[in-house]
Amino acid sequence: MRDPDGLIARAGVRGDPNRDQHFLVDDRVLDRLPTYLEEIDADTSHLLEIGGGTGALTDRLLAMGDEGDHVTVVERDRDLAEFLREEFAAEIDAGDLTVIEGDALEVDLPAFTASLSNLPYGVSSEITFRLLPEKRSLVLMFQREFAERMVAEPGTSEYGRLSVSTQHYAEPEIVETIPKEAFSPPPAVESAVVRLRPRNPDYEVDEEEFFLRFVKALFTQRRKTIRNAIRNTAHISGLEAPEAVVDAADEDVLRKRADAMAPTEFAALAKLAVDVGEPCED
Ligand SMILES: C[S@@+](CC[C@H](N)C(=O)[O-])C[C@H]1O[C@@H](n2cnc3c(N)ncnc32)[C@H](O)[C@@H]1O
Repeated sequence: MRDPDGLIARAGVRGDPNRDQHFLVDDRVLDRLPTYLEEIDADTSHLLEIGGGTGALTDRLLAMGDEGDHVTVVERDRDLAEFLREEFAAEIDAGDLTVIEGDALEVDLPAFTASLSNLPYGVSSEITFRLLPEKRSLVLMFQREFAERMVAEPGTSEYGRLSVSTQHYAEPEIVETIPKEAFSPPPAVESAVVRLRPRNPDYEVDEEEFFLRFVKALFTQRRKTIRNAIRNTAHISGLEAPEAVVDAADEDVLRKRADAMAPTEFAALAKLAVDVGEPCED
């Protein structure tokens, strides 16, 4: 395996925290990351890495592959993308690796089967919600506090819109927390690795876009009852007839607060809102 410090030296760069550049330099962490996909027998025939940096993780991903498998890495920084193309020239020539230079929020993503990435934290939420609808196994690194909100259960202070929308697409679990010293330069806060296994929710949501917008709206008033939150947030949820939803919903639900509502309860309420609340198109 390539030595992470050697890669940084060859690239001749220092990670720039203002550009979300914190390179993994702890070999033990780098060695463990692929095992989180292997443990669940994920399909690793086309691995996607967002934010390749100097390639320490890219190298591990290439080592996971069998004959014919492929790795695609997306890197926004022009110098780092150039370095990756030079460092991994043999793998690119052999057809095992593609380097896409560009912003992971904008480039066309390939038909990947799983992703393992140490995400740029400034855009980790946007990238995650680009990947989740693809319903693939994901092992992603986040700021620890963000990871804890993703996996939070109803009734806890961390539970919120992020928990419901994440758990709508996947079963998330924190598989490891990582100290700052594992990175160069060290980030300001601790990190956590989250494994996300795609799931079909045990509830039905006919209109996914409305569901996510409705959840977002209700959590803007997390200290209010659902009754008042439905009434006060029609400008966000887009409900033309919020009062009809209040009239049709169960009193038990209306008395709750958003942070006590399980995803299933949100889904049932969203379905009712679609049926009677006249949600507008966008
Ligand atoms: C936290 S570093 C991880 C680097 C490397 N994978 C590692 O673990 O050492 C994140 C990388 O994402 C890149 N990056 C930042 N914003 C990006 C974006 N919007 N799209 C693609 N890459 C981005 C940074 O240049 C940096 O190399």
